[in-house]
Amino acid sequence: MKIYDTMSKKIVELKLDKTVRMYVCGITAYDYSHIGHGRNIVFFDTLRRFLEFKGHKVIFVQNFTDVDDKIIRRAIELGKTAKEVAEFFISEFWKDAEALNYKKGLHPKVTDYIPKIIEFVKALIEKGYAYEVESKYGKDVYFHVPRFEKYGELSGYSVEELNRHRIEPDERKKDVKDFALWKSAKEEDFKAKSVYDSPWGKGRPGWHIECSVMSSELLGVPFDIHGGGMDLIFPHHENERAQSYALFGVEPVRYWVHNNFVTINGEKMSKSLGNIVRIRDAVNKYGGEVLRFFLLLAHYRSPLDYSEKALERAKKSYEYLLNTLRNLDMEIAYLKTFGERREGSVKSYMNEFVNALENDMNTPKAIAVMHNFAAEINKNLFEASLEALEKAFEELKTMGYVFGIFEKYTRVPVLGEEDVRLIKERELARKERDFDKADKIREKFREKGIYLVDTKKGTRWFISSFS
Ligand SMILES: Nc1ncnc2c1ncn2[C@@H]1O[C@H](COP(=O)(O)OP(=O)(O)OP(=O)(O)O)[C@@H](O)[C@H]1O
Ligand SMILES: [Zn+2]
Repeated sequence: MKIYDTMSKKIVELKLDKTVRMYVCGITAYDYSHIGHGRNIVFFDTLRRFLEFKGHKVIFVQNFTDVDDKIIRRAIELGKTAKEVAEFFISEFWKDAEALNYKKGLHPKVTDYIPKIIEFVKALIEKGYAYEVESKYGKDVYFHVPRFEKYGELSGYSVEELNRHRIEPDERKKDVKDFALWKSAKEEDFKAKSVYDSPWGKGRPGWHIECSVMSSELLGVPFDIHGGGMDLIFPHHENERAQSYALFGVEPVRYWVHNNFVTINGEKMSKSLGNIVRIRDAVNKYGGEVLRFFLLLAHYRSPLDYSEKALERAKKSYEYLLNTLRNLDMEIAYLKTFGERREGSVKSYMNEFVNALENDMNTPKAIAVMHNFAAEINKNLFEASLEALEKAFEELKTMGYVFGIFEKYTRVPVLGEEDVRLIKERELARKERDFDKADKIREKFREKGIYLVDTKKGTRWFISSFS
């Protein structure tokens, strides 16, 4: 399988063992998640599902950042502690993630890793990669960027460009590029109870160090895939790589994978721009699976523009596939119930589907393949053999599994003798234009949650819990 690796800046062949170790940067828990976050979790969840489909065992880690300036600010606004704010938004995150059929993995929080973070920072000081500076309530610790020669390789920035990115201007730093590993406590941190004891006095970890610590603790170094939104390439991932490389002396990540943004009228959807649509609002309006399907309609490295129109289109496309799955299932149940034999076949599209995803996770192409497959199924529905239909059902369901859709689908039941008798009786009644009787029989089925459908090839049925 091939994927675009941000470090080598080209599409590369993924070389993976049976077990794949994967880390994706998660949300900072200070607000409800928006559709941009949704794209991030849906894309990496789909990559994980595809690897599992290919037979890998995936150890999937996505963290929660629960120590951060933005959380502290929010906590003070609300008169709460940072922990209370983070816990609230993490539990809200799970509601959204579940609606999007996001598979759980390991989900560490920074606050559970403070002692490990302290150890990591101490080791970087001992190795000469980091230094302490005095501050009001203790000491700050900075990573000294010029000490790490490979800095800039991930983002591809030159030293001049890096020097222009003065992310944390501070005259106590030895170099403008140096970034904080440990921040001594400030008034607000005390207020929000976001302070921890350390060899440098009371303080809290910087943002980048947390991911180096949680990924190496849970996956070891090096691990296979590191994901995140493309806004994280610099400085977050550049710094994370520097920290881990400095400590472990090896390239810590084999493949760096970054998703592009959800945009709205061409602009990044983000809280700071005030143009967000919350996941739950779109879920309430269109359903979780439709939103998930929409998020996979564009290639992950291209922007995806959100609009109501685009969501409506996604809904139609999704429903066509779902209806096809149901048509297949109804026909299978019919053939099994009535024992009818046929010889026809249905062409397989599985190889084309897999090829599309093996080629840098080309989800729009894979969706086009699913549509061609659906057309083939619908064309052959009344001629294909039971075996052919069952195989097609399995294939379409498997494609759905990789995309994280059709998860709540319930199979159409095979009916017993008494039901068969009633269906035949109703067909006869219809022929004799005794619609009253036909309707009564239909009603009997409906009471059991079975909905009869009259097709040109006779009666079929589905169940009410169909979704
Ligand atoms: N509009 C977007 N489209 C795609 N991915 C996004 C978008 N916004 C954020 N992400 C990704 O979601 C993940 C979690 O982001 P994080 O919680 O840091 O967001 P944030 O920076 O607080 O959000 P915002 O940009 O709205 O302020 C990151 O990997 C980030 O790159
Ligand atoms: Zn991270």
